[in-house]
Amino acid sequence: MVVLSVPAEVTVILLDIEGTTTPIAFVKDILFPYIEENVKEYLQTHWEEEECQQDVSLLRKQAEEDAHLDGAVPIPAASGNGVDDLQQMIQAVVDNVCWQMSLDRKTTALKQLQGHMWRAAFTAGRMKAEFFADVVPAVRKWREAGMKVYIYSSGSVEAQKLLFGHSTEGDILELVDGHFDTKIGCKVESESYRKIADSIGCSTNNMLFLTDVTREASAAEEADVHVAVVVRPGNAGLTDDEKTYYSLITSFSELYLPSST
Ligand SMILES: CSCCC(=O)C(=O)COP(=O)(O)O
Ligand SMILES: [Mg+2]
Repeated sequence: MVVLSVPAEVTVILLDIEGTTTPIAFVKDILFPYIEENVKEYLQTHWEEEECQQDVSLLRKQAEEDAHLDGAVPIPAASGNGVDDLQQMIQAVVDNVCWQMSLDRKTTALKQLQGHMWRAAFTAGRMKAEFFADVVPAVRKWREAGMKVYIYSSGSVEAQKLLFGHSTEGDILELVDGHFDTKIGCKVESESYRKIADSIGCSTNNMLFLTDVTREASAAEEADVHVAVVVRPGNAGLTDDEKTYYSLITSFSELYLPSST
């Protein structure tokens, strides 16, 4: 088995979710279709609720910023003029969400609504999150060795907690010391990793970030974070240069902590 030694200065392991702890297929074949199939009904049912109105406001703000993009779908401001107006507004939000999802965009606005929509499915037990088999045993071992384990995903913190709280491995939320999402910044910007280190109270070189996306690995590395690229079934392929440049692991069990037995 390949073994990757974790540098002695690392005290925090920061984990991506999709393609790292969890199969991309679970996200693309289960989580995302749930949104596309249910968003219209969800908006119709929850429209009057404060949380739903906040989600729509954030999506509208995002739509304004996106106006210059090819194929962008605007969301009109509410005029409060009757049922037809409301139905048109809901349809615009649905179209905007589906457009953003067709591009796999990671906007905070989209991720916030998705998290709220998944809540009902997870808490009712209709959905359980999948984790690769090596994830839970490895995380337990790291924590026993004194490591802190944090999550940094484009999925909202609320969605992350749903996944860890309702998984095929049971409720594994207690295995995580904290969560970060795009509210701290984009995963492809190095400043986000500096902010995460600040928030945890460590230096960036005390962190090891595991991700499947080399643009994220590159941004983290620019901030002096240690990185390893995770190669999982179904992940996007890497170029020969990327394979040579990055430390690669195919399972969390390949990480060797000098402090552990
Ligand atoms: C709580 S993660 C749900 C999946 C998701 O929406 C997503 O964008 C995953 O992105 P990641 O940064 O974990 O690759
Ligand atoms: Mg990922």
